[in-house]
Amino acid sequence: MPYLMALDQGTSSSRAVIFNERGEIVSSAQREFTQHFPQPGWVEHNPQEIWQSQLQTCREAIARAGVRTTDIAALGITNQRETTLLWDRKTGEPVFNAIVWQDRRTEVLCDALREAGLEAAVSSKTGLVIDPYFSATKVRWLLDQIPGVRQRAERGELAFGTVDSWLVWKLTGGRLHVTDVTNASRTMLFNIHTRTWDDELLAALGIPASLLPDVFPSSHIHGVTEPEWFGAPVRIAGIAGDQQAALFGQACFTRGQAKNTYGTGCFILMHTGESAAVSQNGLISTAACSVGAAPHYALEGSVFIGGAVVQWLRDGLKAISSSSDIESLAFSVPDAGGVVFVPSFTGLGAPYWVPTAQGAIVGLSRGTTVAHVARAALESIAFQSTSVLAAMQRDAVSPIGELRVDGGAAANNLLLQFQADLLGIPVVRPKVIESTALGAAYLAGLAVGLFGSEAELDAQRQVDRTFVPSISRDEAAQRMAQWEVAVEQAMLPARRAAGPA
Ligand SMILES: Nc1ncnc2c1ncn2[C@@H]1O[C@H](COP(=O)(O)OP(=O)(O)O)[C@@H](O)[C@H]1O
Ligand SMILES: O=P(O)(O)OC[C@H](O)CO
Repeated sequence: MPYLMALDQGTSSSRAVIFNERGEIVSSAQREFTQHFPQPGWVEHNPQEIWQSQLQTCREAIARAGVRTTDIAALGITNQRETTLLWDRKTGEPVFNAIVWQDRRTEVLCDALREAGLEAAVSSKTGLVIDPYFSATKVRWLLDQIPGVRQRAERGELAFGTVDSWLVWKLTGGRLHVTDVTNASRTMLFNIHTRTWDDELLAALGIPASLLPDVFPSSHIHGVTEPEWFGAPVRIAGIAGDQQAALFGQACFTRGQAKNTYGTGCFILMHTGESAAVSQNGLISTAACSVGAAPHYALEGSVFIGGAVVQWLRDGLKAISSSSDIESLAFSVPDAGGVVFVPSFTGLGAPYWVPTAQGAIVGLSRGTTVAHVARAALESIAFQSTSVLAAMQRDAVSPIGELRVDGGAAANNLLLQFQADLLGIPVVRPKVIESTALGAAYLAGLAVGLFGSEAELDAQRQVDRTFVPSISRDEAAQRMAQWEVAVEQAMLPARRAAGPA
């Protein structure tokens, strides 16, 4: 029986999952790795630790599955996006740690790009906003700050890559320097319409084109792994950024289909079909995975604090001992007792974009208990996601019929019921909650002919539970209005600091 292996290289851990041809999980393995915070706002990973942790989890998953490497038809890679690496083409040695997507060290560079009037070009070509989140200014920082790097880059000695490129480079013993359209679309150097690196942006950022990997579709046979890693060569046949892979794994293949991944943050993506939508409401446009020749696109909104608010209750307030305990605590009260929690610990992301917003808990009374705060914390995840989806609806690309969900916090029934109540549409949790890994496996399986079409994958999809709205639209609107009032309060300190408008 043929199997597929997904390499899911995330921000806090590397995972490997073996799937059978029905898309069922046969085995998995996971390893956390070190987060480096050398200065406030800086986040780095050691590239060798990324590689080693990923390699070990693959070997563990293969051993646990009890399959032969030769039975693995192909592997697919999915990864934390935007995280930036530069390495030497001859020695394979990274010139510096990987600069992680969360890293804010390039804010000043971003200000300079805005002042240089690049916003319109960035938006129209890349679908993005100028922000340290994306790779381009991280590359520029490495060229400027690490001695000798610019000269080596100009001599063509160095390679740039997001984590997918780095893993392929390592897996193939330095034979391949490639990426896929979804990862390229997060660099702020890639034109998502022509699907080519953009000379104007490269020149504006002073980044030599010789650094860049070749860009391929997400479902594509790139080559094979070195036999030494898994005992026999395995075809590398899929690459996608993790949020686009989750969209694909949730079988969101057409316009209007949307998913939300409830992890540390929440990433909401809606398929927009074969043309990129321009958001008027604080969302970004990005390449989605496509299998045929036509490009596919998605609108995306990121919520910075999702499941992390549950971690805060656990580690900061010590109100619960494990994340899953929040459900029974929140269920112990009939509602949040008027408490609204805005967990903007690191500012507010889409669709508000207020980097200096602070967290706020409003509506406290003498009768408030920790259970009310826990319930309000869970509700905050759904409120934030609803704001993003409402912005997507305002962009009017297509009505959203249902929301497909995955990620660690999607285990929480109370959260998902409240999400359905607020949105007024069904919220659907699949049986295989590992949508990201499944998406990478699907991409690889399609490339090697294990699957014939997206329709075949859609037919494999199995639902664990559908949450249907149980409150009136008026009540939902009232709850959202309370939320927006609380958001205003969370933004007050930022507004005061900014002074009179
Ligand atoms: N039952 C639960 N209810 C609510 N949140 C949960 C639950 N289980 C896990 N979480 C939260 O989900 C997050 C982990 O999800 P995961 O998808 O593994 O995240 P990531 O990929 O970002 O590391 C954590 O923030 C954790 O607090
Ligand atoms: O590694 P994750 O799951 O936190 O995902 C990170 C995103 O890809 C960042 O854009």
